[in-house]
Amino acid sequence: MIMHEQVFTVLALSIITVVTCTVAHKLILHPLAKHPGPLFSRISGWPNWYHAAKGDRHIWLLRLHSKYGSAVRFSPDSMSFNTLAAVENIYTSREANVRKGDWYQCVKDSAGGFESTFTARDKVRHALKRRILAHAFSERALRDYECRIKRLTKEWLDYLVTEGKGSRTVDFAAWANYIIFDILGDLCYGKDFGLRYSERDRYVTELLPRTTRIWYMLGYHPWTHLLRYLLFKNSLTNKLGRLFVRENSNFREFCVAALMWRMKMGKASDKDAPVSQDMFQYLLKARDQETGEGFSMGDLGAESVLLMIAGTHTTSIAIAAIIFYLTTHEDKLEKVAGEIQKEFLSIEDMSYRRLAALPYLRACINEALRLCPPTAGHLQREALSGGTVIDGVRYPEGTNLGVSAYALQRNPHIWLNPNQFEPERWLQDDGTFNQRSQPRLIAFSSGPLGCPGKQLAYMEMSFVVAMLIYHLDITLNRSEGCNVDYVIRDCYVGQSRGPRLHIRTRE
Ligand code: HEM
Repeated sequence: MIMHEQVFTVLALSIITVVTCTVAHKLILHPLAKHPGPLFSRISGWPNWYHAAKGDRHIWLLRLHSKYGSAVRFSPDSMSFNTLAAVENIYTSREANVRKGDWYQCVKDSAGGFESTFTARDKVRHALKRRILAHAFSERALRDYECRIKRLTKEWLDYLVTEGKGSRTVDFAAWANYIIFDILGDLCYGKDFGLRYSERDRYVTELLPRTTRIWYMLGYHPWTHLLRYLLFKNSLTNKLGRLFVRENSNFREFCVAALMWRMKMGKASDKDAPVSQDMFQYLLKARDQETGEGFSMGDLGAESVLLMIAGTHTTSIAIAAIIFYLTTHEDKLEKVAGEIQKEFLSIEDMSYRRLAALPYLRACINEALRLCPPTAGHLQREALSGGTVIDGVRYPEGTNLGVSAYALQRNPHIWLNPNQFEPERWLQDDGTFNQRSQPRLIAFSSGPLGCPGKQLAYMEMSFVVAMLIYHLDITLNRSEGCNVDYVIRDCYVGQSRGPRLHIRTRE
């Protein structure tokens, strides 16, 4: 009995000593010890994981910045910044001594180890993949995409009203997803997913946020390396892993099936007319000019998943947010509708060149992206050997660094009335668009790892919003209650519902 008590005492004392030493190290000796942040977050990764799992990490980071200032230690090895200089130091500058953080490795592990442009953490490999991908976003490619976006949006509008026989109430977030998935299906693979007129494959829009949520929960887990080893690398336990990432696999299967379909169609048409200029037309043929390398089959599958994730929910959330803020601010809706109706005689008359030149439309798009950036969270970068300097302070190798677009774009030191929807802030006194304010919008990130689909996204947002407002009378269904903000759940790419809209064809 005495023996048992002794063992217990020794065990308890050992645990207390280890915990005390760990806490003391994280609070006193750790290289980030002097930086402010909540006590529990400075000693443990659990608060970060909790908010990532809950989907409100962007809101949490904004709260932390208002309490602790522009540089916050929100996890033992992680810093969040809230200044434009930090954006330049971490993302924009080509000299930034950082690479994508370990979270991106988790995304790669959960995809069977296949690497996409998005998960390539090595700078040289990333640059190589990125050069190949750039063909799909060239000016020439965008010119070709324009008339297809316009045609599909017109069809979508017709289904939107005819399914309700002229007037009805809809969850607009769902309908924004249908058109954006259909556009991406056509632009990526030349394939009609048919979500705008058929319920059959609409389930895929729900699979995507579940997939990215798994990445969030796993990649930010304090025991992420152990879990990843057990779920993906250990042959005894990886059956469990496959079960855990089942939705991830289902989404992957959808994207890979679309790619296989595209490759089959490409072969069938080789001898006859060329298939349409879709993104995979570029990716299948492209060779890097310097190395002569193209994508392998595994890489193509990973690229297919990347394009579907990066190019769908991001754009549809942005469109739903624009429509939310316009319908909750009827005077602004009237103003933008007036601008569009004055410029165009009909929907057929619309071109992107003229849409992009409408200052108020562009201001409304930017203002919604400011209040509700679709990738709202902290895009993790890791300091490389020698560390990196941010806002004049050096952070050691291995520190995770980043800026949350949501927190920065609501920072009261940068924006006047940061929580108000005020498209006018993007305009100059003479009503023209103020180009100089554009760099303060970081919804697309910036620099060598920033979004290559930005111009395409603006094209889609402009056509869908302008054609919708031109063709239909839209009002908010206030009977179901109405928020003042468009709230998204942050699971890397956001997830949202609503606004609930009442729609009818314009007289
Ligand atoms: C409003 C719409 C969009 C927003 C707000 C957005 C935002 C972003 C952001 C913030 C990143 C950087 C992610 C990171 O560092 O982790 C990114 C990357 C990326 N985006 Fe977009 N995006 C949008 C639309 C699109 C579209 C339409 C496409 C094309 C189909 C696209 C393709 C990509 C790709 C391929 C990457 C990965 C780039 C790389 O890792 O080098 N995006 N996007």
